[in-house]
Amino acid sequence: MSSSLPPVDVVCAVIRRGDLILLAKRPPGKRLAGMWEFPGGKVDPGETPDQALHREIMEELGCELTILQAGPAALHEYEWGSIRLFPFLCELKSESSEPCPHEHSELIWVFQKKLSRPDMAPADEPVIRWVATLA
Ligand SMILES: Nc1nc2c([nH]c(=O)n2[C@@H]2O[C@H](COP(=O)(O)OP(=O)(O)OP(=O)(O)O)[C@@H](O)[C@H]2O)c(=O)[nH]1
Repeated sequence: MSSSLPPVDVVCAVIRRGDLILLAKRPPGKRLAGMWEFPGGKVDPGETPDQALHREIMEELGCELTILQAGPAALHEYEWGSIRLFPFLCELKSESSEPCPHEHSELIWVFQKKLSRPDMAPADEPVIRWVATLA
């Protein structure tokens, strides 16, 4: 069933290290449990997307980011409502800081060219297409 509520703004970090991109697995008990996503989350009232991204990544992974580039926002309608996903190409501030999954069940580094997989959150398809265009 489609919802008439306005979309929820969600930011996500496409964290790149060399040829690899970080993916995070949604934990049991949450919507889309077991699916992979880019770390991030909802933008809180009064926050800019950049601020939300830095906050979410510190909460979820315990890491600081450098934002390199904003990608195109993509609207996706789930049965429980719609989200507008704002992707950002990022790198970790310190190459030596290892992300820890504080809120996800697992993290993996995947080759940039092999991001497309059936168990990605459905809203991420346009983000994956955008990442494929990046040098
Ligand atoms: N962070 C993130 N969220 C995504 C992606 N793709 C996607 O559909 N989403 C959806 O966007 C929403 C993100 O909000 P969130 O991370 O704060 O979600 P949550 O389940 O913790 O929310 P909750 O605390 O209200 O239960 C979720 O519904 C999530 O399923 C993605 O690549 N990254």
